[in-house]
Amino acid sequence: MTPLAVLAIGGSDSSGGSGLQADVKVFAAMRLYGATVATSVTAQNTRGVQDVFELPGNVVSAQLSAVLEDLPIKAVKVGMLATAEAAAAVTAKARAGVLPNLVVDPVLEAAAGRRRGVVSALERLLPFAAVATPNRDEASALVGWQVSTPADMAGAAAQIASNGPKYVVVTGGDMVAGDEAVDAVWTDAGARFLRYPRVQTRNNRGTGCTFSAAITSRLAQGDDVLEALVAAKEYVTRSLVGARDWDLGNGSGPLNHFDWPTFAAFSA
Ligand SMILES: Nc1ncnc2c1ncn2[C@@H]1O[C@H](COP(=O)(O)OP(=O)(O)OP(=O)(O)O)[C@@H](O)[C@H]1O
Ligand SMILES: Cc1ncc(COP(=O)(O)O)c(N)n1
Repeated sequence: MTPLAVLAIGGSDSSGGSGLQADVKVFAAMRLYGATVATSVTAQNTRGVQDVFELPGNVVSAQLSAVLEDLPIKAVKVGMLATAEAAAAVTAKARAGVLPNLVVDPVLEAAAGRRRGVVSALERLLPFAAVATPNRDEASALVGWQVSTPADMAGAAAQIASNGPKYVVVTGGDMVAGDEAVDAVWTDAGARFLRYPRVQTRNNRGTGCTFSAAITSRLAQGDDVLEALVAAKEYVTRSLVGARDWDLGNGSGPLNHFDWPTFAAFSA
């Protein structure tokens, strides 16, 4: 049977744990056909991002046109945009109505000096998103104040939603306190929290990419947004559990994207 097709727009991660490489692994794990549009090429490994090589806006536009004119894309995920020009190229397609089920995962980790420009460009893209998934740091950059507690996360999600996306998830993967990994969700019916067990592991590279790519996959498969969020939370947790004993690299190692049916998110 012909698989459903989905698209990831973002940066290449040379170590394969996050970015476009993680996205394509998630799509494959979900039995989807994944296309990619690269906005940048990063030199990185499990210890961190060493360099980001940005692709010109016209190169991003050309890839977008090539994919969208030909493949029947059902859902689109946006990760690292790297430059305001790349963001503008994506926004132009969103405005033209050719990016269905758009999930925006703002990645600012490696935006460095260009952060302000990228944030402004992201603000222009967000109104077209069905779901946005900033972490606490990215949410802080978008709302202009420090997002710390779960209550802050819910407040920030509401504020970001007022700029367009119907659903906003502020993820709390980096909150070390407690035995839960808590995310705040703003829905059109108000705030709620996704609470799953925190997995004790150093292998947490690409959690944000994996979570947002899983949401995108489930939207392509016809889930409504809340169903997709819960399924993605379950998937990222299982992928973390599945890689707990892996020994790849000296820093934050990658997740196990493929054995999720074997691992439970909640241990008995
Ligand atoms: N150790 C962990 N145990 C369980 N869940 C986790 C863990 N770390 C992250 N998560 C979950 O992974 C998902 C991604 O969140 P996280 O805050 O890690 O994203 P991020 O990588 O910082 O995001 P971004 O791609 O936006 O920069 C969330 O559902 C979060 O709760
Ligand atoms: C090219 C690229 N895209 C995204 C991320 C963030 O990854 P995550 O926040 O999921 O750990 C990254 N490190 N590199």
